[in-house]
Amino acid sequence: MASTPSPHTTHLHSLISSSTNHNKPSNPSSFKLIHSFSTSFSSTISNVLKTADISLSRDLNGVVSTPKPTILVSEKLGEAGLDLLRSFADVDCSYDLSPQDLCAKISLCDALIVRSGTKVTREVFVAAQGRIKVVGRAGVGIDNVDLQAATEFGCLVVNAPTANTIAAAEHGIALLTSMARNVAQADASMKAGKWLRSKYVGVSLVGKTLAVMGFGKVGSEVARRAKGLGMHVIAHDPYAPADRARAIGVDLVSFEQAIGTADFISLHMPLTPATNKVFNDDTFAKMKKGVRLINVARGGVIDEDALVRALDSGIVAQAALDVFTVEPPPKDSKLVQHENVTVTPHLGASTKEAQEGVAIEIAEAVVGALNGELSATAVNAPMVPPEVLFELAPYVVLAEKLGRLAVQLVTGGSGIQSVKVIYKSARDPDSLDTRLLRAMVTKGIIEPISDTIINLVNADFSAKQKGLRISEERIIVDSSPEYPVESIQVQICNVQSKFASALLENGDISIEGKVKYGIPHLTRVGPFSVDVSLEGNLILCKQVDQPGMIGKVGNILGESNVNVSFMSVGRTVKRKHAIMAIGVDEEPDKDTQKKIGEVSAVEEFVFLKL
Ligand SMILES: NC(=O)C1=CN([C@@H]2O[C@H](COP(=O)(O)OP(=O)(O)OC[C@H]3O[C@@H](n4cnc5c(N)ncnc54)[C@H](O)[C@@H]3O)[C@@H](O)[C@H]2O)C=CC1
Ligand SMILES: O=C(O)C(=O)COP(=O)(O)O
Repeated sequence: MASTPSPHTTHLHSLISSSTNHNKPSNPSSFKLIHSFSTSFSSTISNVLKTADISLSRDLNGVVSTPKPTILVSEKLGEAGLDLLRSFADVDCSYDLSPQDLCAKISLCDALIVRSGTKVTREVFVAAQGRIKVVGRAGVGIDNVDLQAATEFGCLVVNAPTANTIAAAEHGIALLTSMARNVAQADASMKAGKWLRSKYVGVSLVGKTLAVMGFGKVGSEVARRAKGLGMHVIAHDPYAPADRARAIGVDLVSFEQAIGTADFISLHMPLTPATNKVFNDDTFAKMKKGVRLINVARGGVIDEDALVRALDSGIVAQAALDVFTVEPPPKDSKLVQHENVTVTPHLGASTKEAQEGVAIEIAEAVVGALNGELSATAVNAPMVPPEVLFELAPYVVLAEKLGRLAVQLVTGGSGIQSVKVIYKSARDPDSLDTRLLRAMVTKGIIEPISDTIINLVNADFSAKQKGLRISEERIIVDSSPEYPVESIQVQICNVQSKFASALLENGDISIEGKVKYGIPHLTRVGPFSVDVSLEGNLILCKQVDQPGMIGKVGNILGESNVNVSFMSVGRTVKRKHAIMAIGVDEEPDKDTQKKIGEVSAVEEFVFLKL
């Protein structure tokens, strides 16, 4: 019999640093039902991805190698980022691709890096035929990426949210000050040979009220700088913490109050369905006459036709715009041509420093994601901070294996509709993040019965699509909270099992596992306690509890050269029935399986692939 197996090597394990964490036994009698909830979460950031499916190739000497992934960069990216990408992948810099050309190329790429100019539509994901694993947005706004489609296709989307904040804020201030003093118009007129001193009398900023709409990273930096210019700054942001505003000396106010009292309004919110054309005829009508507007956020938050009307009527005295609904805007755009409008071609993030910064930030995120690592900047996957992930790493493997095992116990043709995952833990429910574990149970259940690749990005979506309800329960146990999870139990409800001993009294298939010394173990099958390392393959065998059974089955396997790696026997009542869980390295052939079935005291058995 082989000794204790080596650390697990599933792709998931390679995604997350391995840990030597192990559980201590606990007192099951002190379990208390704490919390029950069903699948649905929306917060996004971190990710566990399936590693890119990069097939192996051989060189002329027959040495097997993994080909480099291919990364398509469809817009100009800083050299430092490109260097980083090139050290890891084949990098195809193809700028100004038409939508058709992008679709034609994408199925050859493992990752795509874009800025704001590339529309990553559903068609792109369809054309990728499952190859693309990551879309990296070298900047903040991800409104040019179809996140829903990315999620459905299990493609991670990451952005570079911090490196261009200062650049965007500085550009906002540049637009604010140059607009107030007509710098662009005066410059153009001088270059046209004029000297118009009285035409370009400006307005002062000191003492004026600036409303910052969207008090996030850029908005708060704009506010800080405007305070330095002596402006009175107010802000509107339904989600911003008041203490952050207070710390900068900014009052958070309602939308109406902000737009109704401001002399200058600077836009810094993302483009979402809720902010789309939020500045329109109605809202312009509520503004102070002669207000000045700055937009370095997204063109789509303004109804541009309404802005032209507001400029013509004098409600808006001036506007300074870096972003447009359609980029580039049509050459005859009334807005761009308006004499009271200052425009720049989406230059907010365009400083050398910001471009180098976002390039490095996105290159690191994309390379990390292709390596299967977590990304702190994922926008369509739940956030699991790296330290939590590190701690959960062995449980992630356990969760997937339990799912994979449980689904194989279901009789073919029984539709699985409801799965319950029960976590026993000494931790307070609020300090145990189970989203990753749930995703991995889902992966284990769905992947063997479908052609969908499941990862943290699409696990919930895929479960929903397949009509599978994954509910979770947490049970608090009286043991050390040092370890995040004591055990994970997977129950498949209302199905028939090909191994009746895995059924609980209520008819649900139930298996439970623990992590011991960093290795996932199966510890319970239906009502039977077992203890077998979840590696290789598994034979579950129910027999009459009598001497000699281990030897009989072991001999049959040995004769067929099937190596037993682990073995455990569990029973409910002495000398009645027992379950033998046998870990095997090889799959026993049909004849061997038949022989096991023919051992007189064996009542049922099943072979399971892990
Ligand atoms: N012009 C350019 O080159 C650049 C443009 N941007 C754009 O600037 C915007 C802000 O970027 P960051 O500050 O980095 O993002 P952020 O996420 O840090 O801040 C956005 C803020 O908007 C708030 N918000 C959301 N909905 C809102 C609503 N209905 N009303 C008011 N506030 C709302 C959020 O709570 C958040 O605090 C984004 O649209 C981004 O794409 C960012 C960098 C460069
Ligand atoms: O980061 C953002 O949201 C920006 O708008 C910057 O866009 P860009 O990368 O310069 O096309």
